[in-house]
Amino acid sequence: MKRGFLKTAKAKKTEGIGLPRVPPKGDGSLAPQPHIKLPYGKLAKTGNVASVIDFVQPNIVTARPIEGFVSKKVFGREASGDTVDYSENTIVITTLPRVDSDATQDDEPDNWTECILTGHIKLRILSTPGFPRPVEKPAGGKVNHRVGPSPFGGLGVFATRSVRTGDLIVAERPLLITPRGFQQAAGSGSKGLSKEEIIQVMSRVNHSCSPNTDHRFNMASLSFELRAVRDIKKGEELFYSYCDIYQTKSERAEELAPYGIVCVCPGCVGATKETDSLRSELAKRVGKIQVGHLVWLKDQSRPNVLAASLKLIAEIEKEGLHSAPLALLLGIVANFYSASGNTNSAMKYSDQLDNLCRASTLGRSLESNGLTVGKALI
Ligand SMILES: C[S@@+](CC[C@H](N)C(=O)[O-])C[C@H]1O[C@@H](n2cnc3c(N)ncnc32)[C@H](O)[C@@H]1O
Repeated sequence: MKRGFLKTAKAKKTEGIGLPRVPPKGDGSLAPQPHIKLPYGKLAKTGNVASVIDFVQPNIVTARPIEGFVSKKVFGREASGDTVDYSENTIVITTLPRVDSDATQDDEPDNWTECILTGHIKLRILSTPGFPRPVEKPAGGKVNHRVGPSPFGGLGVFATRSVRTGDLIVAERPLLITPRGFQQAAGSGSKGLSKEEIIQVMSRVNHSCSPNTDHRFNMASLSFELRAVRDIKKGEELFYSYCDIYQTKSERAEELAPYGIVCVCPGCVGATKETDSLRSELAKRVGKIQVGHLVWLKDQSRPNVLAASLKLIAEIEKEGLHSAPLALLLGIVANFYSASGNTNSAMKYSDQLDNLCRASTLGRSLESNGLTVGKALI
């Protein structure tokens, strides 16, 4: 893995920050990259350009003017010891988690991230409970993914084993992340990674409007985690969505145009008036079912919403929309069966809900507190 590219002549020449190109091998997979340590710089105050040194770690590089990333209005200042109380605008360039200055990837298999961040984000990271937690590994220490040529063009990421809903496929620390990258990562929904982070495997995941994975940023381990949102077979290409999938085909096309994507995923190729309305009207339909369910819970002589929920679940699964609306419906069905005394069916749907939630922020934050969504409902 290349390190120190910020200071290479090549990086200087590129617009913004980019990884040096490593040509793919004949089969399209990534060639092994030599390890280069990030050089350590001394504070250099260059005119009105941010230049900050961070003595929390000895191996902090100096901030240098980086076109497009560092505001020329920002002034850096020296900090010492465990300082984290930088002013809001101070840009710090640092390596997280702390690693020895001569560490190699053999010493630190979880790797580390060169961070360009503001003082308050650094404080937030350092005070995240458990930081720096080890990067989570897929079950059994197995490798669940490979990078290779994709029928969608360029490279893509593929499952090397069958994985179940909620399973971790890969987790990795970005090589580099910027302040905007941190902001996006912290609030990460289902949108794609941006140019604000450089990440080896996950930036090879192609887009689909019916994605089979989702990714989240785990601040405690400073890593992106890619999880299955449905069962995935060995050999299937992995996709997440770069756009809001609850829109019509033409609305999605508009959102994808800046990525240069004319989407040919099954959800776009097979789009009809019905699938367009399923996606764009889904929130309304689920909301109506939720209200009906609450009414039934209060007065069970009223019509129940089981049939409508199961029908909508089938439509959603057929269209490949494995996300929040599906989770809500699974919860409603589990809750209905539980209130009706049908424990087996309640357990079946609450298990499905828990697995889906393992791939989502809500589920994972509950999980870290020893809770699961589905079981809480029944
Ligand atoms: C994050 S990269 C994904 C990996 C990329 N295929 C590669 O070879 O590095 C995003 C780029 O991949 C291509 N891409 C991703 N999903 C696509 C899709 N569904 N259809 C066509 N091109 C796609 C687009 O060129 C897009 O800008």
